Amino acid sequence: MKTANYKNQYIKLDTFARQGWQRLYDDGKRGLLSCHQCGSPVRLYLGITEEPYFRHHAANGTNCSDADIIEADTISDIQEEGFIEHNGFRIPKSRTVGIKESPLAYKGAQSLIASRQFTPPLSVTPDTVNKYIQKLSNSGISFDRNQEEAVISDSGPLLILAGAGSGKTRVLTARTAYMLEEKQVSPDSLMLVTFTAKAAAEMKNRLTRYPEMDQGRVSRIVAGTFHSIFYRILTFHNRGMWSGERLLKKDWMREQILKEGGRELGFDDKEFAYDLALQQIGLWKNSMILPGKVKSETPWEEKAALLYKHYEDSKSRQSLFDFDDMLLGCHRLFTENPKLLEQYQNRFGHFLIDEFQDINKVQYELIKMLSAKTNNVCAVGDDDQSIYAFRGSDPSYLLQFREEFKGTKVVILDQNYRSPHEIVETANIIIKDNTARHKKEMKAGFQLGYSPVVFYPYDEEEEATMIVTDIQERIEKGASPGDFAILFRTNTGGRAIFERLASSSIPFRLDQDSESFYERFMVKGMLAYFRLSLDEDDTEALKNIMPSLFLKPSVYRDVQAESILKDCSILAALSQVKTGFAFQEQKLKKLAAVVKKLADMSPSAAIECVEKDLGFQDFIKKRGSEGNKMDKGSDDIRDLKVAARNFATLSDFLDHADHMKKMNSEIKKLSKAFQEAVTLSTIHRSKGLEYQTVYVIGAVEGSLPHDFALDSQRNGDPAPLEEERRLLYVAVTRAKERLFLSVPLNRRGRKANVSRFLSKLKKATV
Ligand SMILES: Nc1ncnc2c1ncn2[C@@H]1O[C@H](COP(=O)(O)OP(=O)(O)OP(=O)(O)O)[C@@H](O)[C@H]1O
Repeated sequence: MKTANYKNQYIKLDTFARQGWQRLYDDGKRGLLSCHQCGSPVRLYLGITEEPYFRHHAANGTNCSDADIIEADTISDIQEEGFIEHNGFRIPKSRTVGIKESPLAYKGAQSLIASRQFTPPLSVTPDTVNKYIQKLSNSGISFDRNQEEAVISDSGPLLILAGAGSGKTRVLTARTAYMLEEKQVSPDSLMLVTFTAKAAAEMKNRLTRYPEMDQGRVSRIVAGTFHSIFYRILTFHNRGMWSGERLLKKDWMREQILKEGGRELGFDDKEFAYDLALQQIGLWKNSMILPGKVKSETPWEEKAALLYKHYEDSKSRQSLFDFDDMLLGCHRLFTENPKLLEQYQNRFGHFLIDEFQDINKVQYELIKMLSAKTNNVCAVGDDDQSIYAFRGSDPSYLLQFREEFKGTKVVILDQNYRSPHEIVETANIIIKDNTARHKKEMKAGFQLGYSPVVFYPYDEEEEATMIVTDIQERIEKGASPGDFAILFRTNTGGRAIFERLASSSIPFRLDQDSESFYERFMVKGMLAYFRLSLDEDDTEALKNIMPSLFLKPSVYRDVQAESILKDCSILAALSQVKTGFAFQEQKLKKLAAVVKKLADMSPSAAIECVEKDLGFQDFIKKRGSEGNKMDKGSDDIRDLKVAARNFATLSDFLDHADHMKKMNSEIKKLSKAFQEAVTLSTIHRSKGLEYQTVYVIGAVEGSLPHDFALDSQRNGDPAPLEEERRLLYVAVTRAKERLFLSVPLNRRGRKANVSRFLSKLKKATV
């Protein structure tokens, strides 16, 4: 049905302005749409698999001849008895709630004593090898020819170039088992390095299920992340200096030191992107660029470099350390103590390293040092999945492995066991255009007949609605929430989808470090004007508008004092406060009247007004892109405008913003407990994981590839653009069955262009 009554008017969907569809959808949920035939309520369907149309709700029991019925609008409608309420959320009853957190591993320091001497592996006959492979096969662990070669290859440098879904984990685990079982390698001499602690635990767990493998032997393998392994070495040699109490565990602890430095150096607390400075410092440290050796390329980097120096000095004064220091500290320990290094070289005879494409300089140097005597390094990686350059990861270590480790044997795993042909082909086409890579083409082992779908929502809001509708439909047909992942380029890219999911009853989980969009600096600053217009005594709002008025922090106290002395509101006092600058005082005098006017405007009009009449545009121009190349403040205001369109009054919009802030922290708390939930994640965080159905949102220029990569390319550096392509490749290869790529026609209120990465895909669109 393509027609309906809307606010007492007859409307046709085909002629109704497209940008208003999301509004129709929301108003339908509020009961403002009705059937033009029978008068009962209808709603707008906005999904992926069918064209939009108006449909009746089953609860209305309509006999209307024009009826398309919504059988169940939410999963809770059909599975009511299967859920329990928890803090306002529905969690499926059968799921257990509980998490095991793995503490930083320094307990077992003794197990890393350097002095143990490793014994060379036994040589084995082809017959023994065949028997072993057969034994594994009998236990249900089978291999293709290349995988088998990777498992049984002799000692010496081995490079396993493994495509996505090609069974890296299976091969690494089996190779470890083979070395222990058949080659009689001592578990103490094996170092198995994984990207996450979870991956190491999973591999050890799988090992225990191998024939004749006992728990005791498996637990003696030195397995973990680079950080956990090298930290154990450090604590063994100097427990006092590296005691856990001295570790700056949390970002906020490190940021606090940076902010102290910032204050000493005269940076503004609110405006400098300390989180990014922290990231930048990490990159320098992982690349072994010490303070004083930084070559800054931008004024922002200059500031970050000053902070870096201050940060390092402050840490050593207080005898504190951070995670990056664990690796640098170990490197220093070995460099300064060649004898100790030699003991460790004698101790570790074999290195197995997963995700080698994301290794950074200090990690690489450590492995080179430790393996110098034997060269027994087995590196497993996929250069097409290297996505951590911003942290100092460098795929060239993988690409140059053969030159660095003489006599390297290379095995290529190109059979994808995870995804059907349709998805594997899509991934191949996408990644082919990268130039800095080992040429390889993945092959799929099966076909499902579902082509990846490219769909074209009007904007971010409609994109979110269509995806959530699609998930609801699939859950109604028997899928489980855990089957789905919605992936986006940067944290702010998930705003609309978060909001739509938060107002549905679908359980979903969120990255722990994703802050609420409404907590972002520029957004908070803009909303503070709205708050002040509704409550002229809102001191928190006063604090938050001060940066955009370029007022010094001390003015805050002056305004409060003025308000008490003159017995007037904070807003009135702000208008009269003396700042010592005639131009600024003039501006403030006009401010109160404009702020008062905002209260009667729609949120969209109010944003325009603050931008134009209160100088917020100047603020955005000056500070909107400061320091933050991924999520710019200026873009945040564009996103805010898109969100604002859904609300008629400031108070509704502010209520929504406050509600979303609460939901963000609530969902993060619950995320750990949910066993079965839709995953909402950045692409980075999805690495190594797999889902039945994957939605990649914002496949448009500026988002994926990100603007900063496009800028770099214009300035002659194509490397970031290649990393963006790898990001899409990682996202696409997470899908086990179905893949949806969303290309919104508009993004941030402007016309958007389809991502260049999709240009060679055959069109399968809706
Ligand atoms: N020889 C095989 N036969 C059948 N299934 C296999 C085989 N090898 C691997 N698999 C299965 O393929 C899937 C992908 O394997 P795995 O997760 O180890 O891939 P990966 O290379 O680590 O992927 P990615 O790098 O994309 O995260 C798993 O479900 C695994 O059990």
